[in-house]
Amino acid sequence: MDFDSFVLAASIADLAAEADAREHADAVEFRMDLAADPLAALDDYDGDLPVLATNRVEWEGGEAADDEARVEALCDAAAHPAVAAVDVELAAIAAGDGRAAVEAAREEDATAVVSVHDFEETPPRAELARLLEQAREFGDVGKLAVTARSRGDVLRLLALTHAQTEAGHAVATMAMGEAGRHSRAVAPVYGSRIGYAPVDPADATAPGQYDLRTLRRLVSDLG
Ligand SMILES: O=C1C[C@@](O)(C(=O)O)C[C@@H](O)[C@@H]1O
Repeated sequence: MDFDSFVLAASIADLAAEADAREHADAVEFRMDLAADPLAALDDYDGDLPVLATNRVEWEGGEAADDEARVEALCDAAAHPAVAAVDVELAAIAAGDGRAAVEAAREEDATAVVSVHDFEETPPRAELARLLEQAREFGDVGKLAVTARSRGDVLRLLALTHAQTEAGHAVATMAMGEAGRHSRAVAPVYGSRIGYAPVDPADATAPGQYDLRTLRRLVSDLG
């Protein structure tokens, strides 16, 4: 899966939900950290949509313990034929252990999405740019999910998304929280390559997400 154009990923903890996502999604984000036995689930997967594998660590909003097994599982997932991309946190790469997952992705011709999350705020423009550039340095796609508290926060993120896209870089951005919700529909207009949405709103994996059907409609209407 290349991310040359926008990819709408249905965020799911149970790969069986792919059947419900297929109509509106381009891919599924398999939240391995929310699944009971993620590698067995991948072995059993017989869906059509390509899988973006995420094993989100607890200090970055997920439920996976920060141990070797987490990164190993991500490396194993990268080798799975259905897995077209893996998500690795920039902070895990900086800590050292995340590099193995990027390397595993490269070996398997999978895309490495390197991500940064800020659950508190939207940092100033220079800091946003620094984070996204670092993420791009290690990954094929640099991803930045911040928390917006105002429209100004969203504008800053959109302006950066636009600038990076104009410069030819592959980035994915979104502002979490209520104030950032519209960014999920609008950021793709400015070049963001990935959107995330739960099939059922009750299964949201981040604050402010639209459900899948709604986000597909909004992105299509705006695009
Ligand atoms: O990193 C991201 C983005 C996200 O946090 C969001 O804001 O939509 C949702 C997560 O499932 C995904 O791994």
